[in-house]
Amino acid sequence: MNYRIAVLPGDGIGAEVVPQALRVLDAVAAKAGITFEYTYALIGGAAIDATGHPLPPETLELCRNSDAVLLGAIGGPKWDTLPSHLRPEVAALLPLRKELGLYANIRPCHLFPALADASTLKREVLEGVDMVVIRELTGGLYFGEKKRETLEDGSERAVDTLVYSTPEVERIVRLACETAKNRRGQVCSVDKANVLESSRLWRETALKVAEAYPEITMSHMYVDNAAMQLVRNPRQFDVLVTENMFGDILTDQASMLSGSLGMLASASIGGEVALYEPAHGSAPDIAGQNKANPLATILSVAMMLEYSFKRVEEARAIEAAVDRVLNQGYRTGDIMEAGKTLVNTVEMTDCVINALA
Ligand SMILES: NC(=O)c1ccc[n+]([C@@H]2O[C@H](COP(=O)([O-])OP(=O)(O)OC[C@H]3O[C@@H](n4cnc5c(N)ncnc54)[C@H](O)[C@@H]3O)[C@@H](O)[C@H]2O)c1
Ligand SMILES: CC(C)[C@H](C(=O)O)[C@@H](O)C(=O)O
Ligand SMILES: [Mg+2]
Repeated sequence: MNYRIAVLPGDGIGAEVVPQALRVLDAVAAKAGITFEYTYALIGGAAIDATGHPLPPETLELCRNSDAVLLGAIGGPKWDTLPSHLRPEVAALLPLRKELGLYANIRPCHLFPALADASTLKREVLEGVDMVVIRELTGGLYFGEKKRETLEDGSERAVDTLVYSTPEVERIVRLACETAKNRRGQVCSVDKANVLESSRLWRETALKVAEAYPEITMSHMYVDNAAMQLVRNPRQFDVLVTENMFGDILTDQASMLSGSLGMLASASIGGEVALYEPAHGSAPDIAGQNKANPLATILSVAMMLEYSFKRVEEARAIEAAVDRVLNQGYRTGDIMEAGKTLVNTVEMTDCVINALA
């Protein structure tokens, strides 16, 4: 079997971690008798520099014609002052997700036991954390009408609009319920229904969707409380479903439950072709230094094997290899602790490939 993968390294550490994840895929392919065909394309700041556009039409076309897409990260200070319609985040990543119909972003937040002391949070709080955040990805504040205007007194006014429709909420909450069926059967829907009209619609819709899932226990939580509960008692969460921006913020926070943002993988699904990307960004503060943790991207290709190619055994093998390497004490800087062995991006990947063998 041959799978065609569109490879979009992007900017900063994106361009460092993506080639490492491909090395892991190649190691899996050799064992499983499958081949991967990689076609590289430009996106983000790298695409602006080369072509003047952050999402060149040929990149989108390639993604549409591939079996899966692997993205590193985009953006960085060099492109931050561009007008919105040219900025990598707004003009490349959001349209890519929208055009591919990727309405659901799945971010599994799992603590590898070896990392129970790697973050600033206490082991007693972290042990056993195993949740999935399902973030709505093509609606909400990111995609509502935006405007900027100058007022009579010369001051400026900016508007972002938070819009959700019933079908958009239904499909994401349904996905959360389906996901929970194969887990502990609990869905926590996070909103701000005490204030926002869009959240009232979200909650009403979630309640209706839940009626079709008698085996699922659905709870509802305000987002401010959820942010606190994630740190106070994260084990209470099984599947957490929420709107786009709440999900963006809560997943960076939740990543610390697994030790680091550099551990958080993701799959964006819903269309014909799915997109796999670490949850982190281009990390300009460590870019170009071979320091980035490649595990979020390596775990993202494991998700690709499972979701896009139904290669569950190979996906589990990558996760087991990561577990083994962490148990052996290898750490990139972001998860480093006293007494462990500090490795760089490439060395961490070498360790994973060795552990697969
Ligand atoms: N999906 C994406 O492409 C994506 C996601 C988030 C941010 N961004 C963009 O990335 C740029 C930088 O944003 P930011 O600094 O707010 O967020 P960031 O995620 O790039 O970095 C936040 C912090 O986490 C650290 N970090 C992130 N990934 C790491 C890894 N794999 N290993 C070790 N440490 C890691 C960074 O060094 C930094 O200190 C911005 O332009 C932002 O818009 C892109
Ligand atoms: C870069 C930005 C547009 C993006 C988002 O908010 O979706 C990022 O933070 C993420 O989490 O993938
Ligand atoms: Mg984010």
